[in-house]
Amino acid sequence: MANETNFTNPLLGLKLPESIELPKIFLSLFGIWFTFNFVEALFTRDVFGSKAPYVGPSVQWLPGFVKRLLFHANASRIIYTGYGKFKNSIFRVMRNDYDLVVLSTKYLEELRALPDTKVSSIRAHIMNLAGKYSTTDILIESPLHTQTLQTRLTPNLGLLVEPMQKELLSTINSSFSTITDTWTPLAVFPTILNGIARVSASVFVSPLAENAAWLHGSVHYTENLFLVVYILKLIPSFLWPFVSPCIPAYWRIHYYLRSAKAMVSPIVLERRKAAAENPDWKPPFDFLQWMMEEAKTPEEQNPEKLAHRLLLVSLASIHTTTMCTTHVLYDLAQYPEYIEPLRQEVREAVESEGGWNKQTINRLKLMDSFIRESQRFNPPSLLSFHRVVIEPVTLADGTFLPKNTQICMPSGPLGMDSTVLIGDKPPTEFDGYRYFNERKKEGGGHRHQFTMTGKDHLHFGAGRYACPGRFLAANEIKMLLGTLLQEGYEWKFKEGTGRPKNWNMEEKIVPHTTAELLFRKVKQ
Ligand code: HEM
Repeated sequence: MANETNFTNPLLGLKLPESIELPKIFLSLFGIWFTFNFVEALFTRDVFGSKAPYVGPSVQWLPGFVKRLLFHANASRIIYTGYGKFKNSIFRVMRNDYDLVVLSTKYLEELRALPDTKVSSIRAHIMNLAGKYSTTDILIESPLHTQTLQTRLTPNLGLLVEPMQKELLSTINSSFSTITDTWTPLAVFPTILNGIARVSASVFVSPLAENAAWLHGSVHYTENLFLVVYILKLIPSFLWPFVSPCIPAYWRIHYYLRSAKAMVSPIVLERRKAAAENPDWKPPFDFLQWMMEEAKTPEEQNPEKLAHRLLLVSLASIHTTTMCTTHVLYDLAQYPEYIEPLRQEVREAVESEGGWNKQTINRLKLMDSFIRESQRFNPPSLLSFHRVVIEPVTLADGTFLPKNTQICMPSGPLGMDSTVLIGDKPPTEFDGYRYFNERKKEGGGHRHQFTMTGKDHLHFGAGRYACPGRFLAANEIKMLLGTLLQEGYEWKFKEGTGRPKNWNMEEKIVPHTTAELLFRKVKQ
């Protein structure tokens, strides 16, 4: 029987039972530390995988889960440090859910050429979005929506400009209805989010463009989904089946999915009926119709699955485009000297084209340059081109990538590297004319456009699976900003404040979502 006499801890003045001796405490702590590392090694991904040098907190004995949590808070510093040391080779960081192997862009061409059976973009999306726990596992079934974006939506963007601009003007008129000629506060992110959600719905599923339930669901499905993914990434994946049903947002995702199916399925069935019964029926000009026409297998043609894909396209598009536009508005408030030249550019383009069309947008070269510069300073993520290695790969220089490794490229640091960045000004200097000036040079025509991907510009990924919606995003951002300028809006920070701070979540960068700026409308 344990000795029941007590002694007093001289440091804390606490009475501890004599039976708890220091060696036992150390043994217990070691036990906890060992168990965490062991469980983590069993259940977290690629702990044993790649031989790439690890970059992160250098304290060797720290348990992996602590290193992962520290990445959560210090991702930017860790990624920039890794880039500084290994920008021409390869390094590994320990994110909460998976280890990521960050590769130099010198491997880009080689990796782009590999077939999907070797490295997969879809697998990376599913891995990063917690797959079936966030309803994103449908991505594995087929690339229907991606192909439809590439082959039907993008070629038709020119014809969409006019209706999109009308929709934008009407949403701006209602969202900015409180703005007069005196400075009035307005929260930027939610206002832009509402506008982009409406214009996106008019392109994706025209009958629901002004349906409040659809608009609410298309925005809140995404927000709840990312909340679930965020929470799950904090815990080992073997706990996901048990923990996910305890998260209220998990049930909200399912609710929005069910309600999207209930709204979209009747539209699909009605359209099929109309097409079958009326030879003169004119198919609506929207993304849903194009997906219906491109769907080949019964699974792809299933109305509920089409609804699910519409939500996933909304997920890929609405917040990404809103974040980029919000950054642009914040940057214009920080560098107001660009407002008048941009307004001038918009006026000239609209005037010479007699309104908004594809050519009007093509003329907005300074705006294109400003948006790209804003994205360089505020990228959606510091890492891009995520791929999962399906079969072991040995690259030409002998670098070995084991099966199941998640690879990616340092898109953020590349934009701040003076040996990569073009232009006359140093990387740390914001220059809205940077790409505008480069495009004027010999051979610079299209190379430095916002939507052009390349070794120096990976914010839309690269290769076959580069963002298929980037051309739509660019048009939406330019039309929204252009319409604001055309209508005579001005904006600035509130007295005594500066650019609202970005939020860093692991490698992701999000603009401040609640900050208010002051707006006014000047007479034109
Ligand atoms: C500024 C806004 C946007 C940004 C920054 C952005 C960024 C990205 C990035 C980095 C990828 C991964 C590419 C890769 O791994 O190579 C991606 C994929 C994707 N994006 Fe975008 N995106 C934006 C807007 C949009 C829009 C408007 C749509 C839809 C109309 C869209 C649809 C998609 C889809 C479907 C994929 C997955 C492609 C696949 O792997 O099958 N995105 N996006």
